[in-house]
Amino acid sequence: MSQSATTPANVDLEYTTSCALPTPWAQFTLHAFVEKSTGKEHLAMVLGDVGNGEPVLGRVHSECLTGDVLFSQRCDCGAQLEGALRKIADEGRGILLYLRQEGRGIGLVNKIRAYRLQEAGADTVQANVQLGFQPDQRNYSMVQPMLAQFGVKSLRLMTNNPRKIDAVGKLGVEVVERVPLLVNRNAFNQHYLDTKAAKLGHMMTPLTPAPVEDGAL
Ligand SMILES: Nc1nc2c(ncn2[C@@H]2O[C@H](COP(=O)(O)OP(=O)(O)OP(=O)(O)O)[C@@H](O)[C@H]2O)c(=O)[nH]1
Ligand SMILES: [Zn+2]
Repeated sequence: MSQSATTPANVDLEYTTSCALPTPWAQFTLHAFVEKSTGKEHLAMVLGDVGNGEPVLGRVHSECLTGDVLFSQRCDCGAQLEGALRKIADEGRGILLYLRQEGRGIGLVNKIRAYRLQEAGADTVQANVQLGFQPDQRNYSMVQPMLAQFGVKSLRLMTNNPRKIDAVGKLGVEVVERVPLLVNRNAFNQHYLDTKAAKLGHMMTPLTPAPVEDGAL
């Protein structure tokens, strides 16, 4: 496995370099890729021997500057990012792809415009449409070549998004298991999460219902 050559499966994506990335949960290796046609810099955080042929615990995370960096409670992204890194650290092996698809592909400023429309009553899907975008403009074409760089062919994918599972599968990456990532439902994001479930198909129900405690009803 070469980590210095241009990734052959996608001529638009170039592998560049890597460094150690200590986090509160584990020391990952951070790898940088550049999408040549757009200049977007996509990242992979890798822990352990992910190229040994066994399915890999993985997260394909879409950039959310407001949630991942600025602690926004309007969405669940920051908590999902942390939750995924914790799970990978617990297993000692896994990969997180950090894709620069801010605002489901519409960009940061347009996402802020969409939030403003949501404050005026639109839901997350209606706001995108009012701005002239699709509800979800992401493409995942970089996922397979990024995984191929590390010899990853199959994933245990941490997601609640069935369209993401479908998109990754269509790229030729086998998703052998979906690992739910249900975190940080709160008063600010519950309408957003309910809209994702109702209109975008997100699976927001835990696979195993929590036991009802005696007297809870
Ligand atoms: N346009 C728009 N983008 C949003 C909004 N809220 C979050 N995002 C973006 O949505 C992306 C995350 O998408 P989600 O639907 O939360 O999650 P997902 O990645 O599809 O699915 P999971 O794997 O289950 O997390 C990030 O790029 C966020 O910036 C919003 O109201 N409008
Ligand atoms: Zn978010």
